Amino acid sequence: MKNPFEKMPTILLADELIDKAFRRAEKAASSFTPRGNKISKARQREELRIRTVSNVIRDNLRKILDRTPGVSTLPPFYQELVDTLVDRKMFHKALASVNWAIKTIRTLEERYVEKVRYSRDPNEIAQLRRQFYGRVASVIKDIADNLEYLNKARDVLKDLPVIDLSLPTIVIAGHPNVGKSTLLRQLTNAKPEVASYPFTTKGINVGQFEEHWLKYQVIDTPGLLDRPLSERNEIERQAILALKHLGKVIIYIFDPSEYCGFPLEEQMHLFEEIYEEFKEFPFIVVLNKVDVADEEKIRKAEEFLRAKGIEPIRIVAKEGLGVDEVKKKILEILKPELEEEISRVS
Ligand SMILES: Nc1nc2c(ncn2[C@@H]2O[C@H](COP(=O)(O)OP(=O)(O)OP(=O)(O)O)[C@@H](O)[C@H]2O)c(=O)[nH]1
Repeated sequence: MKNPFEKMPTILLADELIDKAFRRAEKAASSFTPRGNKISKARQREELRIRTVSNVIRDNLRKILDRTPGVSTLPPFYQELVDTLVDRKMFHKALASVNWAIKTIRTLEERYVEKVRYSRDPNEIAQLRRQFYGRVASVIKDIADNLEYLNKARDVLKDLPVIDLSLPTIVIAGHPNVGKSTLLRQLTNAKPEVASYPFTTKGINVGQFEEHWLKYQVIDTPGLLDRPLSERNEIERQAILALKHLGKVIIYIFDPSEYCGFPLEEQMHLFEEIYEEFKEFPFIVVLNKVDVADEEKIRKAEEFLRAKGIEPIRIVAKEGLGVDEVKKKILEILKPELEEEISRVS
């Protein structure tokens, strides 16, 4: 899926929009040669100005509405992320105000064109057109705050991650440096791509795997699932929760060698938090760097996990050892779902 806000146009602020429309109208009027008597010429020229101002503004505003998806029509993953970035109520209110401005300007256009057509006085005709300009400017000023809100919202929404929502997704968690990106590379066959993600400076790494009918993607979320949830603010937590709509399986990585810089105790603590937070998910737990870890630490981690009914897999991600077993586990978990998918398609 593409970023749903990819096509959202740049949003002109109130003054920019008014300037643009008035400049276009002057340009149109200066290259137009009216025919007939003095009054008829004045009518034609001012009608052209009125129509041009109205068209330019309405086209600009219409484009915003046409190219901005309704948040509630988006997949839940994107809805959750949008809510971390913008206030949905404000966003809808801003879009509604744009719709109001389009309609109001259209009504003013019709009313003033009619007045111009009926007037017999060139001075009054020019006066009517100036009045129209004034009223249009005040409509746009009325929605100035909303345009500014949409302008800012667009800047953040266009950075939403581009993620294929049709593939089953495996989310990798664990402290920094435990080997998350190393394992991600082993589990996927293309070079991982970096997608932007709200509240992470590094973005997230997404890698895909495809072999026969087994297809999945793995995402690593630096800065998201690698420190205690209790240290998060509300919005960061929401960005994490969005992952719930995306993920099917969690791979949790321990580094019993502690070379990552986090003592095993701390890793167990983080695991407990994430295990609790994502308790409805199947977990695959791996003990990485067993090539350099003390047997005693490895055992300690294993006992801790077995007490929870989890059988961890020992791996050396750097060498690819144990990775096949991880893939087998992934297959076991995803198989029923993939079979269902295949029977649906065929
Ligand atoms: N000895 C050993 N080192 C490993 C193994 N797997 C990864 N490493 C090393 O551990 C370090 C961290 O690995 P990364 O894959 O970058 O870890 P990460 O969890 O993705 O790190 P962040 O994305 O920064 O959180 C690197 O220097 C790896 O080479 C392993 O199985 N054995």
